[in-house]
Amino acid sequence: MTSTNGTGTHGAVIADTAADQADGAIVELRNAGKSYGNIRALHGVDLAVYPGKVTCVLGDNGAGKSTLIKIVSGLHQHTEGEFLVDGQPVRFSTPREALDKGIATVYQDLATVPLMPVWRNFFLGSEMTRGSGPLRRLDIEKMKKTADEELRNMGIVLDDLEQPIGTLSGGQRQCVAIARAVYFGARVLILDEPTAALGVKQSGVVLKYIAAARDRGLGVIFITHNPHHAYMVGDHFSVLRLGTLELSADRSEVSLEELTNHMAGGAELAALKHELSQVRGVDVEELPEEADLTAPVAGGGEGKS
Ligand SMILES: Nc1ncnc2c1ncn2[C@@H]1O[C@H](COP(=O)(O)OP(=O)(O)OP(=O)(O)O)[C@@H](O)[C@H]1O
Repeated sequence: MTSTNGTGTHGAVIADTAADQADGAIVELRNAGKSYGNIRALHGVDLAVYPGKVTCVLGDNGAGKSTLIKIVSGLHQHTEGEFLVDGQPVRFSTPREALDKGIATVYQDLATVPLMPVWRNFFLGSEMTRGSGPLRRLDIEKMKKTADEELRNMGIVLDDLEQPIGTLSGGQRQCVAIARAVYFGARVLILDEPTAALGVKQSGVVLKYIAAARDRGLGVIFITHNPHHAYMVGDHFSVLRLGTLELSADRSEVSLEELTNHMAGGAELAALKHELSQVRGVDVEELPEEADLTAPVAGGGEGKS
């Protein structure tokens, strides 16, 4: 995770610049932060999203995950540091501007109309039409065919695209939303806790389509509380705590166990274990050992300046 566009030397040939960008991050935060009035929700965060890679952002409640994705998705503006897209500093005023740069966000409470068919939801707000002027009408057949093809391309097979989207499982709806973002040209896909409300099997299905989006060359930002889910698909892991990066490590630099320890809060959980051991009727043996929790983690400072 490094800065992307070489030395910044003037006069570089265009082909070199293009190659640099192709190899570089689509989205990058450098020492970025955000304050809401007096509240500093995010501070000193470095993050890079590469095509064909999954960047996982983990953190407990209040860690700053939502604030981070709101900056990247155009809902809020950063108040510190830099935000770059394709190596150029940006400051989005609306989510539409982020979308125009190919940054699409799939929120947990998916913006779908439950009683409308799957294919209709797939094109919601961007309907295909035929004819022009007063003869212009929805091209229903084309929308059905395209939705079917696109879902199949992602490996999503639904029995009937006429069924109301509300009848699909939560996992299936997440998958439709991912396929939809891919079809509408997303280059970066932000997934806001897509597995949070799902059981084991459905989470597995969603993880499969996160991998499918990655394999189609998208850069994915996967927000989650769950280190196990993150580790199944992640190429890079950024753990936030109280608004700052507590870990930024590539997959080769961190094990699942270490990632879990970071999420568990290491020393904090060890202290809690000690406290709980004083309480009658609480079995602290079920909690991990203190030594496991405080094990040093490779790459903990990576990405920080
Ligand atoms: N609009 C806001 N105004 C003031 N403070 C805010 C606002 N949004 C977030 N915060 C504060 O910023 C900090 C980070 O919040 P954020 O919602 O980004 O965390 P999170 O990691 O997404 O948490 P959760 O998983 O609970 O959604 C918190 O202390 C929160 O209270």
